[in-house]
Amino acid sequence: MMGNRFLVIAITTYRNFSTKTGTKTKKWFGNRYRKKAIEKELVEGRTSIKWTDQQKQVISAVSMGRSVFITGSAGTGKTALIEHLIKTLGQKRYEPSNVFVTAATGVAACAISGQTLHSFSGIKHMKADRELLLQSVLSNKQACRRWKKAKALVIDEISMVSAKMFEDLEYIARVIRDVDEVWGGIQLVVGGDFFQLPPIIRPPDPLGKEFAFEADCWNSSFDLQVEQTQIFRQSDLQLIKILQGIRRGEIDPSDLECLEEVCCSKTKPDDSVVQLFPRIEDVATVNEERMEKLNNEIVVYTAVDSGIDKWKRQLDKGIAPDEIGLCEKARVMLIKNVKTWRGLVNGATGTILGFVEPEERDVTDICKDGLLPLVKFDSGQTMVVEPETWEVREGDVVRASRKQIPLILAWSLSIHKCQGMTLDRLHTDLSRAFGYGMVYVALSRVRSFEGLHLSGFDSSKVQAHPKVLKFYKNFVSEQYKEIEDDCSGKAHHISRGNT
Ligand SMILES: Nc1ncnc2c1ncn2[C@@H]1O[C@H](COP(=O)(O)OP(=O)(O)OP(=O)(O)O)[C@@H](O)[C@H]1O
Repeated sequence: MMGNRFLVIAITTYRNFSTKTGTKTKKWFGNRYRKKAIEKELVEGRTSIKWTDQQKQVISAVSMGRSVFITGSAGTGKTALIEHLIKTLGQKRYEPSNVFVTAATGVAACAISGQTLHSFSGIKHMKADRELLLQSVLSNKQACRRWKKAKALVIDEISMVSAKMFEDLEYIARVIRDVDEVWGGIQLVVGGDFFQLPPIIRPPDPLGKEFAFEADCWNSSFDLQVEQTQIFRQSDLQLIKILQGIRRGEIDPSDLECLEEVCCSKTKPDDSVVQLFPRIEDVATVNEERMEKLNNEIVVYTAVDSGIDKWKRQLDKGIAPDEIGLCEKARVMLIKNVKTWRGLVNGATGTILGFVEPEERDVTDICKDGLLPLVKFDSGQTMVVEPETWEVREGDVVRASRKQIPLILAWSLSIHKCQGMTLDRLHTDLSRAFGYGMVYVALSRVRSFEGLHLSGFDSSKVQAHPKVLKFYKNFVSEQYKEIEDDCSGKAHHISRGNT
């Protein structure tokens, strides 16, 4: 009680002596900083996940050097599992410098402290034919060194990698490493859900191939292809059923009715709810309008980047902005796991109460006012948000890093940017939705019906790509076959080369 009153007084004090007067708030949050060491200990104890049998199956296969493809619906813990596998590979099986962590996009790569698949591979123009690509990689010493050094290659968000790229990289790996095995003998750990956002292919592939699973070498690349089936993000069975239908491009009339009744008919949500848009222009407009409407003093945070220029460029593709202006009452979202055990994770939203001058550290490198935002998160927690670091790694070597406040404006986000996130509440206007998987990615971010506000919903935009449907139809039957095989005492995996 006393503590809360103190906080209110402190915030009021801050408001009275805001940056407008140049007077800085004094050290009233210092004791929180001293607790850091104790808190760190707690994180390590409390963030460990109790893996399911399906997840354990993958962990054990990867520990034995098997190449795996991990798929499953949104929220089945694919990325959480991949993060654990990266540590396992680097600590138990190889040296960290032999494990290369990549993802199809900059945002996804930054989320797992990796690099884009393009930057790892040294490939610049995917349109070029295979021999030209090989020549360009051979002329890039650093890229050749990476290919030769790699013992394990992790690729997250594989749905956005094209068949051509997957095939070309497999070929390049074999030739550069001079090992006549699939991927030149590199152990692969690949994750993603092909029902989510697809690759962008321009111009169209002459053979009509799009998805990585259409690559000739797809099946021979993996010892084990596993579909994770336990969904952690949502617990409401009806919502899970609806999302499963949308994932497969079908929506049962009764589910559509339920969705319209529960999510479309709600009164317009207040400004605290994140708005997801298919198009980036709509995102920027909403965030700018809301900031202007507040008309509060803006505190600017400018990222401090270090490393080599060409690596630093990847930081711009990540989620942490190079510059961001924040103000009191702005809606913000955490873009990094900060205090997982307190629910302050990537995607947590809140409102800025004010700004404080930290007692024990100088933050004038990223903010000339030397202030940190005090955020009240929607979960009820209030916290001074401290700067965080994002790294671009090549194996275990940090090539570039960005120090920035781990917040972005969160009145609005693009659906592309939120792939991989979990959100408590969202409003999505899907009237301008396009392409396969977009409706599913938007709706599957949320944990519950209560948190979902929907407008512009058009059931004809609920579409799954026919090739993806076919892939999973066969995939599921393959898994069933595996289970049957298991009952007869055979190994539970798809052997390399099995098609
Ligand atoms: N075994 C587990 N027990 C409890 N929670 C888990 C488990 N595995 C993963 N989770 C949690 O499930 C949530 C969703 O995980 P994650 O974001 O990795 O899913 P995902 O399959 O990668 O989703 P998306 O496809 O949307 O990116 C996270 O909060 C994660 O910590």
